[in-house]
Amino acid sequence: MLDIRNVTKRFGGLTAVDDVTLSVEKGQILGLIGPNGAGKTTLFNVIAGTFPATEGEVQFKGERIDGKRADETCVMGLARTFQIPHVFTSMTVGETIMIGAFLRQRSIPLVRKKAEGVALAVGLADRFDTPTASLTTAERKRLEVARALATEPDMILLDEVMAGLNPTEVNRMLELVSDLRDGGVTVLFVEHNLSAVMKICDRIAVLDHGAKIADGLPREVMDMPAVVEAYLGAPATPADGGSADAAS
Ligand SMILES: Nc1ncnc2c1ncn2[C@@H]1O[C@H](COP(=O)(O)OP(=O)(O)OP(=O)(O)O)[C@@H](O)[C@H]1O
Repeated sequence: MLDIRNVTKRFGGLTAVDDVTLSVEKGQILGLIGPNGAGKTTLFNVIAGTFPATEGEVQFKGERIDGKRADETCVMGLARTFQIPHVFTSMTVGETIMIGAFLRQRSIPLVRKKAEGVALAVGLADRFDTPTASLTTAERKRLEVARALATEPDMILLDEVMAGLNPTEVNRMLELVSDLRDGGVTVLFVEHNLSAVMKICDRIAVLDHGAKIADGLPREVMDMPAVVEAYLGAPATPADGGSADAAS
């Protein structure tokens, strides 16, 4: 579904993404994780068309999308959410979802019907006529997913949809993401919340200093020494003045 081939992104002298190759298969949930500054958001933005890669290419459904605008890739079936929800506070939940639905449909009654269905799917049906300004953080995150879903994507890119949610809200969001996959939507999800990632991802890819250091099944990846080291730092050695023996 999505093929990232040897993508490098430099900002001046800084290599934010370093020769990353990664594929997401149809129907999978792939979690993209890594410590702060690892390059996750930069790679996400290259895929989503926010800015071009310096080198390499990105293909979606067999067609090159690097260099295409976000609205063009959205028409092709690749939707995204934003880390900080982009909501127009003067609009209602229903109107915001309808913006997404207008991508495929011009008839207002049909667009409204579509938006109502999506609101129901994300648990916002009872907030349909509520101004977005009065939503909670968790509701705004679900609204972000709803607006993307209303574009009828084959694949959705989720940017830290768990950030700022409490454990109950995280569980609701996890159910929603699983439902997306069960509904046939492929998911790439950039996330800081590792336990959430472990629960629902079919595969995990790990970035560190811009490079991909691991890619595989969640349990396998989290046990890899390179991944443990990227998150926790290298184990202390006697030469550091510490001890390599955890028991001492
Ligand atoms: N527009 C930019 N201009 C210059 N440097 C940038 C820009 N965007 C990101 N960077 C740098 O690229 C590196 C990777 O940043 P990025 O935000 O992609 O990492 P991240 O893994 O998403 O981090 P976090 O988890 O903290 O959000 C960092 O060193 C960052 O400072």
